[in-house]
Amino acid sequence: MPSCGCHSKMQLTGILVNLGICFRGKGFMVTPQQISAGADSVMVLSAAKWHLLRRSVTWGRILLRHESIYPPSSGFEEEEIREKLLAFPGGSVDLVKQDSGIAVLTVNNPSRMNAFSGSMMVELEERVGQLEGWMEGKGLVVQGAAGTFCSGSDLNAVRAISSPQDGVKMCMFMQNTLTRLLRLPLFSVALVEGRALGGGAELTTACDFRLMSPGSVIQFVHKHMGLVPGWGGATRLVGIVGSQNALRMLGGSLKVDPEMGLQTGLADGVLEGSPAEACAFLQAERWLTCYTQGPAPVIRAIKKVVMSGRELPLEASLRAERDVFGTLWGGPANLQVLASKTKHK
Ligand SMILES: CCCC(=O)SCCNC(=O)CCNC(=O)[C@H](O)C(C)(C)COP(=O)(O)OP(=O)(O)OC[C@H]1O[C@@H](n2cnc3c(N)ncnc32)[C@H](O)[C@@H]1OP(=O)(O)O
Repeated sequence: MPSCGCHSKMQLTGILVNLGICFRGKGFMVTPQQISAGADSVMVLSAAKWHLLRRSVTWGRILLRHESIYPPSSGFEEEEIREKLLAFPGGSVDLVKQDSGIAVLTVNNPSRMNAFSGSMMVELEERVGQLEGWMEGKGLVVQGAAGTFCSGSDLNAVRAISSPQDGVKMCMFMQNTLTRLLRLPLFSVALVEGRALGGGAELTTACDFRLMSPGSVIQFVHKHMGLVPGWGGATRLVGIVGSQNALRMLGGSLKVDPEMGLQTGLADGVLEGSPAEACAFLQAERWLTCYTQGPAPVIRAIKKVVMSGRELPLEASLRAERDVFGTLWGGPANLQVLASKTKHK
């Protein structure tokens, strides 16, 4: 999906498109490109759909408040930082959407151990936008190219963007992108082979799950760089492993191997033996399939209600859960099961 340069419009559109609704209204407009990105979900609104829309907008509004971490009114000029980042090219972030409903996002800059150049940060944001408009999606594997995950920011770009103001803008850009990545209505897993360092470690926390291959390491090296995480990684890490473990991992710049990953809850699984890349990927994909089997609307709804529970205050989360529930009750998947004699043995 091309960037329209206005975060809040695009994100609201993303939410509505995710919910299967496209419309024009005061204050926001769906562009033809965005409509074509979600073309299969464009529909003429019947009375029932308007009812659904009203409920969905309530849910969307709640999430929207959280989704745009730094709205334009906060002084964050996304276009300005995008321009600056594009001045540091190299590598790519590649996306393959598979028919299975599982997409693969590859951080691809092997000559620099998959470090994020400026243009890769911009590409990551664009890929997340494409995933937001993918209605068939159920799962996502995030991996690094050539057998290692990601060594964080490209140090050449870091040196060049050394003013605190520009550093903070880059950090806001990445926080927005990684928050949107984590909020995708897909079950996501970081496949960690080799090293996930600095911003690479932060990227792993923007997935729902982390799978580590034997010999791999997740390390928040920020302290050694005279930094703290800035891409939202500290905030998410506390949620994943708790503040005690986060203090240890950040304060000691611990090399978290698969064993420690499992002990602390940072890793959700360890892959078996063979270091062959294809094999690790297949293992991760198989692991994810346990959660992505079933109709896309149901899988996506599960992620949405968990996301609401994680991010919203109790009453708002309960309302969000009700709204998402309403999109499934009496729907095709529900009716199909009710028509058969179901036993959960
Ligand atoms: C808020 C975000 C904070 C951040 O992410 S700050 C960045 C944190 N990351 C780092 O400091 C990683 C620094 N790199 C390393 O420690 C090591 O290169 C690493 C990843 C352990 C790999 O070590 P080795 O296996 O010995 O390989 P190597 O050092 O020869 O690296 C191969 C080539 O990759 C390059 N590289 C690795 N990490 C990079 C980075 N982050 N930015 C730019 N270039 C990077 C490295 O310079 C080397 O290039 P060359 O072959 O010398 O041209």
